[in-house]
Amino acid sequence: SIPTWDIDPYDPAVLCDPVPYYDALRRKGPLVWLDRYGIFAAGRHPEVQEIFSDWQRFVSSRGVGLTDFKTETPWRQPSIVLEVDPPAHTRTRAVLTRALSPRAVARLKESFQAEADALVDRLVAKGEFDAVPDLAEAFPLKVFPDAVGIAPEGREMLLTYGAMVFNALGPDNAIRRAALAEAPRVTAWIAARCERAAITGDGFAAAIYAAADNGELSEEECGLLVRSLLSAGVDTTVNGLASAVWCLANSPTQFAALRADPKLARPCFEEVLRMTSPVHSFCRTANQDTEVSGVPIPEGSKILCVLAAANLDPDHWPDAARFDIARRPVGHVAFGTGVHGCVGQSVARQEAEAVLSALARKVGRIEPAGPAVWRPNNSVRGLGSLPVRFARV
Ligand code: HEM
Ligand SMILES: CC(C)Cc1ccc(C(=O)O)cc1
Repeated sequence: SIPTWDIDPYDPAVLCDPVPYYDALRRKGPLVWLDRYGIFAAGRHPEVQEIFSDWQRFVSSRGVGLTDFKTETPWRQPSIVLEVDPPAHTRTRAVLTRALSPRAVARLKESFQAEADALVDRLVAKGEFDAVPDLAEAFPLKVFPDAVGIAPEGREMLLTYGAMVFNALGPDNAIRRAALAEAPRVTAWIAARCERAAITGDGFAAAIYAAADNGELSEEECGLLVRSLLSAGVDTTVNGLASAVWCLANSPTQFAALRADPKLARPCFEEVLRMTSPVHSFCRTANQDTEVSGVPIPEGSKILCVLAAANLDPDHWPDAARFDIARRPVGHVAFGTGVHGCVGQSVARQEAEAVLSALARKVGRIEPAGPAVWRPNNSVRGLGSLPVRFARV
């Protein structure tokens, strides 16, 4: 029989301290029936890998949250890349892959590094501060709108919209309702930013709109792809950077290893992603009766894929609970995997490399200066506050 569990993974207490839930979920079986929501949950690496790799049996077009688009109305116009399956997905994904290519992102390396160095210099001078607003939010909000090509005014709205998008993937709970209460105001602001007339410079948005000029996509489709960048491209990196400082503040020996070799900035970020999974979980929907690891899955079932649990699976990673920047965590699923694997991962890595290498070169020690406070969100794992002290080299 299928293991059944009455846990509420969306309970704020579980969202803020999820590791015991992850460990219990993996122990209970490859797939566990969560009867509170009437969904399956997968917490082990092999099943998460299998489900994300098989887009034919496990579709995104019925929504990647708990809402089944086949029977319920989405809160916003579905994404034309995240919430579609091949072949529709193939067309829109090709435009984003081109716009966000490693080569397009490499052009931003110098400007990202200059911004990170200047920001870290200011924070070292300050000495003590909250790394969430002053570093993790400040850096992406400074560099990402410019990289996309949208005006800098009102950029904190991007944080509100990102939290809304990620909370909307959860169940109809208090967090989701509070987030969606602001939907009319925020979605109007975002839509205005995505208009071609509002695009500045020759960044990612201009590269997307070029697809309207060559007839690949309609102008409206291009606007929706810019919306995708604003939806996924801020809250994720903000939480990734905050978690990086949290990991390094809690592991002085790992920070010392990074200082000894600042080129470890990139592998360090991969290990931060494996340990903390900024996007902790979201869904697929079975579009036929099927089975995974011997567990029958009826057509229409929602499967919550808990990336964060898979990334801590001790059967896949030796000493999985240890933060080890020399680990080289190839195969982590923090960026997903398969046809929908994160198309913005080069941007995320470039931002993180800039910040972590600046810390490695300019900060002697990172010390906690108060309690870390986690901010509950239905799909992302993020800190609300992280008081730290940066000691000079
Ligand atoms: C640490 C930072 C990030 C993390 C952890 C992350 C995580 C993810 C994950 C897990 C997926 C897969 C979703 C699925 O399979 O349903 C994804 C897809 C996506 N990400 Fe990221 N992401 C990050 C940064 C970014 C950035 C900076 C951008 C934009 C520049 C971005 C844009 C996207 C888009 C558009 C998709 C949908 C791709 C598709 O469906 O084909 N992400 N991301
Ligand atoms: C982890 C994913 C759910 C992040 C994400 C959110 C939104 C979009 C979009 O296309 O709006 C794409 C990716």
